[in-house]
Amino acid sequence: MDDESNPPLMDTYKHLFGSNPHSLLEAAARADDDECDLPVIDLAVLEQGVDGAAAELCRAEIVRAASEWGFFQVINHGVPQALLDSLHDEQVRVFRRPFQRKVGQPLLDFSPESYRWGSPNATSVEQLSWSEAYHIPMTPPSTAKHDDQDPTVDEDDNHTRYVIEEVSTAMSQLAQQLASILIRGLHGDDDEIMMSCTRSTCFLRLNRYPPCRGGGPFGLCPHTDSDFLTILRPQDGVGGLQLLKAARWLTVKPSLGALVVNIGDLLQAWSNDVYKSVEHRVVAHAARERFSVAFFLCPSYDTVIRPRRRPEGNQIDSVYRSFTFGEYRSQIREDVRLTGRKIGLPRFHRHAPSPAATRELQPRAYETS
Ligand SMILES: O=C(O)CCC(=O)C(=O)O
Ligand SMILES: [Fe+2]
Repeated sequence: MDDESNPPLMDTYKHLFGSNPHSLLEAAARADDDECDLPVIDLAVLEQGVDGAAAELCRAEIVRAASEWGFFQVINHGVPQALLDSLHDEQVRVFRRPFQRKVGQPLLDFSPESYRWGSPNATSVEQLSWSEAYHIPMTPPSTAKHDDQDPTVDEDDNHTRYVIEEVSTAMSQLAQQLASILIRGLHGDDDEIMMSCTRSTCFLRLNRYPPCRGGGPFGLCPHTDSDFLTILRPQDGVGGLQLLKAARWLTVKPSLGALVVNIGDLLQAWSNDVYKSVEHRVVAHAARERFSVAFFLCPSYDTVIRPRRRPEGNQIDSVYRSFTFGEYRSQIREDVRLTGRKIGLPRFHRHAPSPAATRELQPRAYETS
């Protein structure tokens, strides 16, 4: 990657690096010793559409992994490997463009804000994400430009758009299928929630983590995802994704061809903490750049997240109060504005004091998604 392409991360955030810029990475590198093997779930039996004991077992495994880990890997997931490889090629190509072009000229017909780099609100190196990303809304296919006759649309762009659409569609189907299994797994009704997640409410994020010579910041700060669930394609072979389990950061061992699934805040709220939205982060690599793709299953802003009632015992009270997704997002924005951090679900505990009285609530993670 030549320098013209890289965002000016060091020049912009030099002031955040104190006298010991390497301390963070050293701490993160220690977590490298604790690699974890995430559960790997083979979805072939579901893909075949055969319902029986094997499919039942597979669904139970998904429910168990979401409860015990909040993170798991899936193989035979139905997203074609060739398509994922094509997206990787497209991703490399668009991130190779000069930085000035990435800032000044939107990718395809997405809004200029879809390109992001660094962490504009960071006041310390711990809040800095050493990365750049495209946040890509899933547009209805009818509004996308495919016009072969339009001279402003070049062939490369059409191919990029085609690949993004195909991957989004395939990942969206997978995300819906998994969310539906998880909701039904707790005897919930998946109709309302599934109907609220449409093409225009979900999005895809293309991440690039430049190497950070000498180490220092995170590629992506610790955070939880604010959606129902996320499908992640981490770059095989580079690694760097870590998750928090029992107060320890564990490095996810990259597994060839697998997709990583993680539970977001909304499923944790709906399930009253049965499913875990786990904090995760990416450690910047000292020598190698890394790419990843994340698909976020999000509902429309007016969707009400109504935590399911717990059937066990006499306890019918839910952990969280009902809230709309719009309310959730605006509370996060407000907390980030006031404290620099996302507080997230603790704000929505049924008995949580009002936001004005909870300034002391421990920030849980940075807002990234
Ligand atoms: O790049 C990764 O492996 C993680 C990305 C992630 O957590 C996110 O985009 O929310
Ligand atoms: Fe994430």
